[in-house]
Parts: sequence; C-alpha cells; structure tokens
Amino acid sequence: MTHLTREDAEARDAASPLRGRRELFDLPDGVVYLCGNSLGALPRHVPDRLAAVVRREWGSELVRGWNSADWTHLNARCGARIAPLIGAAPEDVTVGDSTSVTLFKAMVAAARLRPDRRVVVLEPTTFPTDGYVAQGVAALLDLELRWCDPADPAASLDEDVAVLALTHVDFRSGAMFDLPGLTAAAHAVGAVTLWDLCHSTGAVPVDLAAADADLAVGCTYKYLNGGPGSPAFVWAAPRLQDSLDQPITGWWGHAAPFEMHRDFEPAPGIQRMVVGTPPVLALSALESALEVFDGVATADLRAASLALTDHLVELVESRVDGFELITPREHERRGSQVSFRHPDAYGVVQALIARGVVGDFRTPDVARFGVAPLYVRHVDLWDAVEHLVTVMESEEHLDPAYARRLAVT
Ligand SMILES: Cc1ncc(COP(=O)(O)O)c(C=O)c1O
Ligand SMILES: Nc1c(O)cccc1C(=O)C[C@H](N)C(=O)O
Repeated sequence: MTHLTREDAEARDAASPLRGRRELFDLPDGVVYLCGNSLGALPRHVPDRLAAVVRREWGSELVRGWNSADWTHLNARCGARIAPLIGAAPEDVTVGDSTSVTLFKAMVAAARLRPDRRVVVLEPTTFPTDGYVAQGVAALLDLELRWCDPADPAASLDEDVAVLALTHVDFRSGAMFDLPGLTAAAHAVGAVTLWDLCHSTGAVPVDLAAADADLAVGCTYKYLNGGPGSPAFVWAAPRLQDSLDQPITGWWGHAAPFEMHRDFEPAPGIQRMVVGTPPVLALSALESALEVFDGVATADLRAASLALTDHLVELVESRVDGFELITPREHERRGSQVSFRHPDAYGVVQALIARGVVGDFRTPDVARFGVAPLYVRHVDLWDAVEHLVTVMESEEHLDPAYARRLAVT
C-alpha cells in the first residue's frame, strides 16, 4: 500500500503553477481524461466562438469574411500562437493541412535541400503515418530508407544521409529523443532534420531555434486541443525558408495568389508551405482553443507534466502488480504520457473506460495514459489508480465483453 494519500494529491494540485487552468475546459463529470495525447479536451469558450464564426463571419459576412474577418491570415495567426510553445518566431510557423500531408510536403522539401544525397533515416517504431509517408516520398524521389536503432539513431548517420526524420516523443512508450543532440549529430554529417512534434507540442516545450533545427511538423488536436482532425503546423528555420521546394504548389503558397498568374512563384517565408484555401472553421476553432495557453510559461508546463507523470508512475507501481513501465524514468527522456505493458492491457483499458477513466490501448500490449498538464490534476491520477486497483482486484478486465477487438481509438 502506498504512503501517498488523496490529500497529498490535493496539496500538490494546490501548489501547482497551473492550478485553476482546468476550469478553462469543459470536461464531463465523472470522467478522468487521460487521452489528451490522442484527442485534446474541449476548451469551454470554443463552442460559442465557433458558433459566432459560423453565424456572424460566414452567415452574415459571406465572402466578405476573407477580409472583414481576416480569414486570409488565419493560417499565420494560428502559427504565431503555436510559435512560443516550440521555440519559434511567430512569423515562422503556419497551419493548414493534415499532419500526414504536412509531413509529406516537409519531407520532400527537406530531401530537396540535399539533392546529392539519397538516404532518409527514420525510426522503425515511429507512428505509422510517418513511415508510410516516408515510403511514398522515397518512391517518388528515388530515395532509400534507412531504419535506425531507436536506442541510437545517430549511429545510422553518415554522409549519404539527406534527412533525419524522427518523432520527438514516441506515441507508444512516451520516450523522448534528444532533439538538440540529434540535430547537431545530423548537421555534423551535413544532413537536415525533420522533427515530428505531435506528441510534444502543448505539453513538452521544445526550443527549435536554440537547437538550430531545420524543419518541424506537429498536429494540433492532441495537447493543443484544436478539436478532432484540426490541421497541422509546420515550421522551418528562417535560414532555409526561401530555399524550400515543396511538392504541392497550390495557389495559396504563391507569392501573389490573387494576381492569378499562369506560373507558380513561391511565396516568401513559411507561407510557401501552404497549399490551398485554409479550413476556416477548423482554424477558427484552433485559434480560439490556443487561448488556454495565454500566460502559461513553458517551464511551468514542463514542470507540471513531469510532476504528474512521476506521480502516476509512483501510484501504479506502489499499488498494483504486473504492470511493466515502458516510459523512461529519466525526466530528460520522457514526454507527457505514461505507458505500461501488461498481458491483459486491452481488457484493463476497456474496464477503466467503463469506469470513466479514459486512457487507451496500443497494440500489442500497451496501456497508455496521456497527461495533459493544463487539465489533468494529481487528484485525477489518484482517482484513476483507485479505479485500477478495483479493476485488478475484482478482475473486471477479464470480462469476456472486453475480449480484444479492432478499435478506432
Ligand atoms: C507522431 C504522429 N504523427 C502523425 C500522426 C497523425 O497524422 P494525421 O493527423 O495525418 O492523422 C499522429 C497521430 O495520429 C502521430 O502520433
Ligand atoms: N489521429 C487519430 C485519429 O484520426 C483517430 C484515432 C486516433 C488518432 C490519434 O491521434 C492517435 C495518436 N496519434 C496516437 O498516438 O496513437
């Protein structure tokens, strides 16, 4: 039995620099939400803001909204709000297409920065879309994929490598790569880096400028709470932007879209990564959602996330048996989730969901708990583990209703 109590958890929440932020979110009663690394929670003010965009900007303004509501600059406005969370200048980030499409554009552009080289290094346990997109890019540009050892990606670098493409925080284990160190190792052999920040941004601050990184992409529906399917962001170092040759040359990436010229001429800066008409409703929801980060220091975000994930590890390890931690214990190697292997992980996760503790399962045997520091409290973790103890003691996880099926989550 742990020496930790619910009162200790309450005291930790009261001392947290992020205390009170949870009130900005509309979370259902009785739910402990530990899946913000898949789909972030709904900020309370977003439904009214979105309704106003639909009624006033679209309904009343009609096509005039491009100017009167400044829809034209929504991509850039969202990018500017994300920038401080990734160590970027506001003008160096834009938002618009899905993560997979954005990865495709960025990977082609990255490879074209090194036209004399043929190898893309990536990691075999990366999120599937990253590998699939790389396979498509390799086929298109006649490149070779080199799957590195996740324990040592730098060992796969040599002077044939054009691009090192890594996901900063692993979706399954929550393990985090050394972004500055691997960026420097890639640069030492003349390669460029493409970082996927899907599982970092909004929970794990990064400093792309300080690391002298090259390109980065990330989704906005996880810790940025942009809503299901909200569009992804892309950043490129200012020193590279005017050399980026991305493959989907649409009119919104043109230097003068409304001049309607015959030939493509890329816009200056990061705008050239944009393709077509921005998804105004999705970007409006995202722009509004990002307000929950106003006044949040990135150091506080990280400190809160680490305190919470430490606490969750301690609670699980002291109160239940049979769960093998696969998330690194070292702070410098951990993102903002805690994952355990368990032979009945699928049933455990389903039994917890039935009790209102929403985490998720990842094949083959991983129970994954995302910790979004803006709205997950220490008491939530305490309550979640209380449920876990009951599930294991009463063997609810072995209920035939939880026999493993293919699920969308
Ligand atoms: C690392 C990573 N990359 C990409 C994606 C998703 O790409 P998309 O938004 O295109 O579905 C995810 C999660 O879905 C992810 O975890
Ligand atoms: N993007 C998702 C989706 O379209 C459906 C279901 C889940 C997702 C996710 O985001 C999964 C997530 N990237 C993961 O880390 O597993």
